[in-house]
Amino acid sequence: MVDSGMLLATPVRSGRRRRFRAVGAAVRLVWQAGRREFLIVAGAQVAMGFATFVLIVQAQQVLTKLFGGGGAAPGGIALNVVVFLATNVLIAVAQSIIANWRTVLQERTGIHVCDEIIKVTCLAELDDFDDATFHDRLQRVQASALSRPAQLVNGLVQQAQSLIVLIASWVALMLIQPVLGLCVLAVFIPVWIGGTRRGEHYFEFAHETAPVDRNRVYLFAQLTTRDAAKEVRAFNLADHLRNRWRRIMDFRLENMRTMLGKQLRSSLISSLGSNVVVGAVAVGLVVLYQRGVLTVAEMATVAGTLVLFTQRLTDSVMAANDFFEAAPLVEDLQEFLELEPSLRANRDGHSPGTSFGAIRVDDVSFTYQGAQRPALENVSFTIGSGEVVALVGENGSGKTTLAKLLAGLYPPRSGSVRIDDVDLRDIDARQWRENVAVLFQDFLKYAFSAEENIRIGSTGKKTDLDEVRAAARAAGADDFLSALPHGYETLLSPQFARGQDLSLGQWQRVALARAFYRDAPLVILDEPSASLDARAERALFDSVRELYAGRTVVLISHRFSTVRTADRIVVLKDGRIIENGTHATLMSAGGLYAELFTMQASGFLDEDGGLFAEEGDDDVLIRGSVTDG
Ligand SMILES: Nc1ncnc2c1ncn2[C@@H]1O[C@H](COP(=O)(O)OP(=O)(O)OP(=O)(O)O)[C@@H](O)[C@H]1O
Repeated sequence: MVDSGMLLATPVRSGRRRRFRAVGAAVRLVWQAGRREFLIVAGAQVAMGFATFVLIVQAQQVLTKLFGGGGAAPGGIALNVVVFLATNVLIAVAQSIIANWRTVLQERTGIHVCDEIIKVTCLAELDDFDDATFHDRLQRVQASALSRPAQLVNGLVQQAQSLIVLIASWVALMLIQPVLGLCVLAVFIPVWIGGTRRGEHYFEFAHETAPVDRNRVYLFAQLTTRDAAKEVRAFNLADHLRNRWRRIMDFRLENMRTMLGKQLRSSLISSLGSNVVVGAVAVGLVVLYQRGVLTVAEMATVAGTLVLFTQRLTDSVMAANDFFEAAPLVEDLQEFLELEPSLRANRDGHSPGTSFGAIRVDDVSFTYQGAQRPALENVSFTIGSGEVVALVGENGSGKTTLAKLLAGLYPPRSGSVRIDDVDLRDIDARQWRENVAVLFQDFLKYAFSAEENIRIGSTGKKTDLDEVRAAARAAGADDFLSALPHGYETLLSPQFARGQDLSLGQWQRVALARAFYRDAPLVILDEPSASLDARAERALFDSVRELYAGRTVVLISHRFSTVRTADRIVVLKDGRIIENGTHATLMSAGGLYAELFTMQASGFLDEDGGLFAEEGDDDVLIRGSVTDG
């Protein structure tokens, strides 16, 4: 059975008007993507339609001159033949132009679609990524963006081409024999209706299976990408995940079978209907000929045109199918782009200075979207410029959330974060972030060179390698980066040729170097030493003050030995501040901080309250109370 969550399908919105809107939106999309290419292709198509009309008229004239009685002199048909051949050449040229420029138009549409997605995604804040609507729309549009633009352009171009030729041949037919022209229209009805029904069935299928498809793509990635490979193997998850993937595929296959059955029925009805009409028109042709209404030449022309007409009709139907398969892209994209105005609204605001006197967190509460309980509740405290403030507390107490609010990544739901009395909501979020250097617990490991991995901390800064190395040195990364096969130019990813991976602790030092490299007055370090060895951790905290002299540092750490030197320690519990003071005052207060500190320190103490020491160790056995400030 497929998980019920996976089967939550977006309701299928059907209706003819909706499909017409999709055509209009698709034309607009392709037009925006490449006006020049669009005009060239459209021009070539119109030329082709006109040429088809000329071709039919010329054919009819030649046939009339040859078989219309009296016989034609060879010179009489020479001009027709020349025009006929020239028109054929024109058609061939137009077809080549369409084929060439269609490829460019497909490429341009793909770029345009991706660019629009990136544009909107870049405007989105972290809060938006937690929003199910945003996430859902983003996932859908991402899935379509890869393959659908080419199909969409193909469907539209092919459709336009077929329709133009259809109209041209129909006008020619009407000129030759209006009654037959009208009868031929009758072929159009069953073929078109049956054919477009096929496309609609696919459209519905694609919508119904879209959410399941996202899960399919997700599971496939877990089974095939390097990031997941380690855990999937360590937990022997491959079979479990593969079975889940198979169940989704079976579900999809089942739906596809149903859809194909519906398509088959539509096709049968359509071809049966069209054959009946074509047969009736053929009988009509013979009757008109016998009654002397049509000449042999006219009959031959009409028969030829009819063949061309039905061929193009079939092409048109196939193109409609292609289009309807790709049409969800247009809807997905439209829905996603509709989010842009609300995202853009988050961005306006004052420009902050390049320094500040104090940050005031005033009665701030924050609940994540969809969460049952607040991550922060009525939090108030002040950080003075140049202070080193540590945030401590147990897992889930709200430390990282508070750091994200300080960095302007989330706005508080109530209360305010004030920078020198200006509410952070009124400050341009992008510009405020220029003032902040953050090292997250789950920092990114860019598959770039070592140098770029550090430079990315401040892309606007134009400095020589020395400054990059200085940041690396401060983070204790210079030695191992210099020793890499290509030094700082070494690509830090084994997934690329000549790339190399680092250990987690080494990566953490690179990420630290990135934060050092950024000249920001506020530095937020969320568990910066989680993967550092004891010596590196010690060196980091011994040098924090020196490195960040004059800057404000917010430090989150579970290692109490590292936070005790902070100017102030803020203790969080269940989203609330329960203690706030220096190490000494908190220890003597005997609250949660003192309890956690003592608990951690006791791991290093022997029964007598002294630090464990190996026998023969030269170090002095340190004795004394761990609660000393
Ligand atoms: N994106 C999110 N959506 C919903 N809830 C979240 C999200 N991120 C965190 N939370 C919840 O908010 C609460 C606070 O999380 P936060 O990450 O701030 O804790 P923390 O103190 O940094 O924990 P840790 O020490 O484990 O890093 C937790 O209950 C967590 O489950």
